Amino acid sequence: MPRFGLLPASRWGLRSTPPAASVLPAPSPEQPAASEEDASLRDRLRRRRRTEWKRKQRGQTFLDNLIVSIRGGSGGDGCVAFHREKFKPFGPPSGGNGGRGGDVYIMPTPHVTTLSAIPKRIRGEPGANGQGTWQNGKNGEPLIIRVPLGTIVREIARGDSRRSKDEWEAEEESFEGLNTGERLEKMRDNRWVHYPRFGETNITRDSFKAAEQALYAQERERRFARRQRELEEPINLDLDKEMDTSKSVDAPLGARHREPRGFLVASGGLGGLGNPHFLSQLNRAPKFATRGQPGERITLALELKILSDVGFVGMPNAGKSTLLRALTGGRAKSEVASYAFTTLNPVVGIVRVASDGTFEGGVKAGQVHDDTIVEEQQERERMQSGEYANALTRNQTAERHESLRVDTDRGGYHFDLAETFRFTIADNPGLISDSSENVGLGHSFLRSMERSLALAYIVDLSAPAPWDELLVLRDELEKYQLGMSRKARIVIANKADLLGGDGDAAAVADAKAKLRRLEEFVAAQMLTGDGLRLDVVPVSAKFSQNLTRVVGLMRTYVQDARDRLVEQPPKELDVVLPRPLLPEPR
Ligand SMILES: Nc1nc2c(ncn2[C@@H]2O[C@H](COP(=O)(O)OP(=O)(O)OP(=O)(O)O)[C@@H](O)[C@H]2O)c(=O)[nH]1
Ligand SMILES: [Mg+2]
Repeated sequence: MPRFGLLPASRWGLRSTPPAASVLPAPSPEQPAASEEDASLRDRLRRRRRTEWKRKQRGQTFLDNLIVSIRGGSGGDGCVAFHREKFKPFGPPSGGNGGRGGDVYIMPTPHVTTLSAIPKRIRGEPGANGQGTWQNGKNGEPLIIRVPLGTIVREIARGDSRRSKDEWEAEEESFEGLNTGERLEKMRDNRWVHYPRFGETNITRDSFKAAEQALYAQERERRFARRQRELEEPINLDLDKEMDTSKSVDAPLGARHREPRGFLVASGGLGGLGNPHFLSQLNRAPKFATRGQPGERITLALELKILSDVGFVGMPNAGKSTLLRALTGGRAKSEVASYAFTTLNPVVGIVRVASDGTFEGGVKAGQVHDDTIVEEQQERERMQSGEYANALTRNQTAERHESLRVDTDRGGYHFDLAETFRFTIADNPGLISDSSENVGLGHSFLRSMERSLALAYIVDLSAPAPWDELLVLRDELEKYQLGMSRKARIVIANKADLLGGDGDAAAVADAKAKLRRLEEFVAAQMLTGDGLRLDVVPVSAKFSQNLTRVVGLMRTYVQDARDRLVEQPPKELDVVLPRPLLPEPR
């Protein structure tokens, strides 16, 4: 009899009958289970579920925010030992000191682009314990947390529920429910190492009591200094620039070159002192040593401001992701599908421009950027039909066809030579009306656009009234941050290929009239920060039409903005200074 026989099967999550209306057709033994269509349907449903989940998070879980709790390494314990040697019956105390715990640093680097690889809890390496014959323990190695350029690091203040406990609070918590005597005993255990069987007698001796008093006094001082530092100069770093790794030109000849470690965020605990430290005229054989101190504990909020030059703003399904893929020659992998909220996180891509205005990927004739699911399907079919089996390698192609050796339609390698300018563009999730009230995916992702040099509106020209979209987008930008819409420089009217019907004169005239109406609307209602008109460019992202013009315009915006930045550098948000080490106990 099954163990759960007495309970209804549903109690155990089992169903005696299949659910009445299942979304997917149940595979029957006669039918082959996973046909191609089933697989694609399942794939589609999986994607949709993921979107729904993200939507329900109400914009709270973009991967540009992270809270990490960091501990410096704890110090190693001091050692209690006495020197032993033949014919020397009472050797001197010889316990080594413990090693210092490893410090934790934070360093901006261009080699990382997201915060996804950073663990939520970070521990510095502990120092090793001291040993007999005056052997000191090894110091813990420093730990460097590498974060992308454009990360803002803030210390979470006391009283915030997201902050984890500091070392003293954690100790206090472990004493819960103990009376005063037990507390004192536990505190001593955490701080002292005794020679075997001398624990009881040590604590009655005056020399130990004096040492204990001194230790607590040091600890109070350290704790005070730490709280003061938290109040007066909380960690607040704006890591925009890569760290300078070169040696100063003024460095004296032969000076050691130290690898930069970044900014100190949590220092490791000091190592414990060995018993020779407590040697005095009154106590010739100290039988105690101190344990290592715990490392500093700190909670940091990391926030990534993606530093893209141009940010896309548009309604869901306007074709932002398709445009990103088209402008980067398919290198930026942003998902494209025909339902709203396909893109859940901002995605950044690089546009590489040659001297003649062409851009990498744009010169590939006949390339279609379709829905990613369709492209995957086509790829799978090509693979299964064996089309790739006899494909020539790049070198073979170049050898056989002399003319292909300097081809311009192959991205990457050749563009390394041709490229004269590059800028980054960011694809964003869709904005809809009332995003500011957290409808849809909310608008919190716009934080990563705060610093972009220009914004581009993407609208769907095939929609009945694309001009209405523009007003909504502008309002949402303003609701996010007053004056943000002044950064917009261009209106990209996408999906122009859908207009014009079969090319008959009337349909083409209609399409032209619609475009003209959009242009008139933009001229009348939308101005840039400098009081200029926004450019309006009809394009087809899917078929890469008219994109060279878009790239040319974007290039001028970026260049203008960069020149302006050089003329008037922005005010530094925060003073970025490495934090000094905590004072050493005397
Ligand atoms: N005909 C045509 N279809 C396009 C064009 N650009 C995009 N599409 C289609 O429009 C649909 C939506 O495209 P996406 O790029 O996913 O749109 P999006 O703005 O990124 O949408 P979200 O990520 O949901 O905000 C897809 O089915 C695309 O194939 C275009 O220029 N012409
Ligand atoms: Mg998208």
